[in-house]
Amino acid sequence: MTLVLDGVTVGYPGRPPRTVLTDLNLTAHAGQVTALLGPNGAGKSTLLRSVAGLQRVLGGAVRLDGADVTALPPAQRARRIAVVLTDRVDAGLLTGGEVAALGRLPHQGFASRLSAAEQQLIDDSLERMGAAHLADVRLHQMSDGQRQRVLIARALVQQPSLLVLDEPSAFLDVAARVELLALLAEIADDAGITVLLSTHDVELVLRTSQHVWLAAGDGSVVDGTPATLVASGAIRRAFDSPRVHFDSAAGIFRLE
Ligand SMILES: Nc1ncnc2c1ncn2[C@@H]1O[C@H](COP(=O)(O)OP(=O)(O)OP(=O)(O)O)[C@@H](O)[C@H]1O
Repeated sequence: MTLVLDGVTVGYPGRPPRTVLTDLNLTAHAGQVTALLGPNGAGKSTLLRSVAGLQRVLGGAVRLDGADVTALPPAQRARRIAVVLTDRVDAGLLTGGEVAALGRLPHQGFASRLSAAEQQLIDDSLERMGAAHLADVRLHQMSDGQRQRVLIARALVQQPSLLVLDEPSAFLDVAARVELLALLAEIADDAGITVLLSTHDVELVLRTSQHVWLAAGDGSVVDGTPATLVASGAIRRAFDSPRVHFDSAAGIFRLE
């Protein structure tokens, strides 16, 4: 399903409200990964939480195939949108398999038993995330990276139309980061879902992603392909610091 932001302003209510990103008009397409980049504090997490319906937008509308996400009843929203946040999860005593199974909850309610097809989906999702061996391991006994794989498996078990991930590669080693981006692109393509993720892996995204939203650090978000954002100087303007410069020709950051 296509995700459309129509004049969206995000931030925090209060007196006065704290506006973080203003009047965003953006699209993320089904079957693709859209990578949200931006420096620290640019508003990536705020935007992802708002898109997922976890916090109210201050203005405008977030639409998933035309339906206003913020107006969806929570149960319907949970069936359509899966969210993987970096926050610590309080599910320490559950095993990897049990956590992944939680992805079926929006579809069935607590009382139902898992069907054979659902159990297969859970096993397949853990396998796909390289976490099959964690099915019987309790969450609190896992490393951060292992826990992250299980949480993404849970999101896949949910079979969402929109998958939102806040820094999914934060705890992963370098090979696993590259693999994760490729895997998410494959999943988006296979299942026709819209994947929106934030990451600080700028160079990796610029080499591998099709579509980028760039939170520029000034309250705006520009979108485009890596090539257009590099050519326009938007990447350099967003990330350059007095000592670090983005080398557009090489596609890497250099320390001066
Ligand atoms: N609960 C809150 N109330 C008020 N302001 C907040 C709240 N949470 C975050 N902010 C502010 O919103 C702005 C954007 O924060 P956000 O966490 O969305 O940025 P980010 O791009 O995800 O940053 P990072 O890359 O460091 O994770 C920051 O100025 C932050 O201080």
